[in-house]
Amino acid sequence: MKKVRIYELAKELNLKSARMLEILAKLGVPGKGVVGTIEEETANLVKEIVEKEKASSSEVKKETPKATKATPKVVHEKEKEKPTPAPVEPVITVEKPKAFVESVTYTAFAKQFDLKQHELNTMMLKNGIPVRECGLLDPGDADYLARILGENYAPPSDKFMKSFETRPPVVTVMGHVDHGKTTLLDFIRKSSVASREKGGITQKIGAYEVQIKGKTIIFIDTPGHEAFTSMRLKGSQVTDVVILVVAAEEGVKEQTLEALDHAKAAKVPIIVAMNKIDKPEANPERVKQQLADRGLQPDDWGGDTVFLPVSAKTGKGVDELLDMILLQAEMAGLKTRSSVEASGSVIEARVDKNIGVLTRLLVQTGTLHVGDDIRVGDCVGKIKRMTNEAGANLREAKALMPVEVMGLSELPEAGEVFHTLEDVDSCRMIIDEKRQKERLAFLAQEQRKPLTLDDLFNEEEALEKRKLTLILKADALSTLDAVKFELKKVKTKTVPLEILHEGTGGITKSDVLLASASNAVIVGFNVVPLAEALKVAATEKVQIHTYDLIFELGDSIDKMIAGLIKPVFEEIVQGRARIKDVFKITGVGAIAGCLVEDGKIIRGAKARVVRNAVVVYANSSISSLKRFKEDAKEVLKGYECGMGVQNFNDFKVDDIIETLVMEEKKP
Ligand SMILES: Nc1nc2c(ncn2[C@@H]2O[C@H](COP(=O)(O)OP(=O)(O)OP(=O)(O)O)[C@@H](O)[C@H]2O)c(=O)[nH]1
Repeated sequence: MKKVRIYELAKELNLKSARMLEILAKLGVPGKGVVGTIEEETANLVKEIVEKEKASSSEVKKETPKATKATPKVVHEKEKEKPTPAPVEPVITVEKPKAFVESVTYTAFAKQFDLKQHELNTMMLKNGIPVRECGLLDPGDADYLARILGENYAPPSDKFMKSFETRPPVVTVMGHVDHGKTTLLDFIRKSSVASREKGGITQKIGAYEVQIKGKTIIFIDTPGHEAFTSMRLKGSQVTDVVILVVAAEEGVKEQTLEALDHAKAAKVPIIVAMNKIDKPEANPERVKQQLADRGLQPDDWGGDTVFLPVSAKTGKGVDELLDMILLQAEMAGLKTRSSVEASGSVIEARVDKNIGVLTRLLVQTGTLHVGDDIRVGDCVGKIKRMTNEAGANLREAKALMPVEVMGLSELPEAGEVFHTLEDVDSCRMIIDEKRQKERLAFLAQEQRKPLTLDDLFNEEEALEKRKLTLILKADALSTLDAVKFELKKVKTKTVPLEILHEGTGGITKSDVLLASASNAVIVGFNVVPLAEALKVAATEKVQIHTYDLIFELGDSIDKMIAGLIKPVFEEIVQGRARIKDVFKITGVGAIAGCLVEDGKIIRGAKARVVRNAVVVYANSSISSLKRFKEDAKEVLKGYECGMGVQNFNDFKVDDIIETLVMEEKKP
């Protein structure tokens, strides 16, 4: 059946995107973005509804007061019980909207609507609601946010709505290495009227404005999905649209899929730019197929995602790409307010030897002035100087301007939220108190506990509300398939399983960041975490479970979900040694000359061999251990040793030998 693009239909019917989506939701087609398509039949239904609405509104205007009889009768909840005669006129049941009667704290609001703090920050800042010093939402702002969440709360007044203005979209470009992100950003920047007028960009400030056909787009110049998710994790995610660049001649690669999963996890709409279309071997249809296989359906195939062929080199298709970004922004009805308190997000920060800390901010609500006191995380400062992307001094910056400010004494992190301060002294006191509390909490070992497998299986409430979100990593695609097959067999009536991301290779920092931002558990199969990933996992308290045997994985998740067993023991890496040299000894086999990089190696310990974060030999043990020529019982970090691994001779320089112990888990 013929498909109709939603935005084209909205344009044809002169409908606002929100209204269009409302009608679709009522027709039982919820969750569609405006760039998606619908069946022709549904489109005809929408047309009928809109025509009827138009007709009835013009009739109402014409009608005399007597004629109001024909207006649908509104029955409030309380009256519903009363027996009513058969209706002769349409009856609509309307539940009275709820309303906040007084201000509500961010924490209480987040709890009420089951949001995490970073989700609330993102939502507020993207919708023109300032993050404020007092940590309170005005009743009107709270009603407004609740309505955005789809709840039946009081509609905003005309006066409230008049304080909003249209804001530009914020775009992040992501994709596999060398697929053309930088070239695309450079092309767009060069073709921008704003840049030409300013005589070129003199500095990169992490985000920049581009003027296209009299409209503005903000591009975030810190591509990379790690940076993207890290922002989200720290406090707020500013991106409205992700451009996923895929080189059309090479097709989808590992980092394309990573970027895709990071964007999906953040629930940010994606436009696919199929780049390098000027190359004769470019095959855009294959890109569509590859991404469709991962759940990103092209709109011309009936899906929700726009795929555009472009060449960042020749500029072909770039105009269409920019048009599509603007169209999406228009349909999403992006808004902010410059009349409220200034707040926004840190894009990045650096230290200049002579000037001190330079912080790149995106003002998302209100107007920021030189001289304003601001708080970013636990850092307070006065804005001494503010510049735009061309290095020009500014006195003030309205939402949504990217600026660089001078005046903070500590280096904030990307994604941290900033807001202006009325009372610097009491804010400093609050921060001191908070730090003191944190210190005490740390001493009492009562730090925030992340969601662990145990939490999931032990807490009844968690069982009811949560799903088990997994990131799967394996040594090969075939293993990954086997793991997924095993997981499918797991009956998950109480805790549904969701695979947020899957891939081959070792567990990386990017996997850990994604897991942390999405409360996911990482499951590695025949792979181990890279050292950097382990560090982040420790600070972010992300659970990583590695398995060697497929049945172990299925079995443990299965039983844990069923609540039959609780894991009592877990495998802990006790020592890690890097192979520096390999010696072949006749009659003995291969001996690995190693440096112990972490922990200690004990003779007889359970061991595995890891190459580029992939387990190449598992379930073995340390068969011999020597310091110089002497047998040793154990060798500590920083010392060299020679060792043998039971039934394994194929050592390579730079392999890692890990020894493992089973440790009892504390309840
Ligand atoms: N023929 C052709 N070459 C392109 C196109 N876009 C980028 N390239 C080339 O592809 C190579 C990689 O482009 P980059 O823009 O550096 O890719 P990137 O994705 O930013 O790479 P990283 O920053 O390393 O992740 C460069 O040699 C570009 O000149 C294109 O549309 N057509």
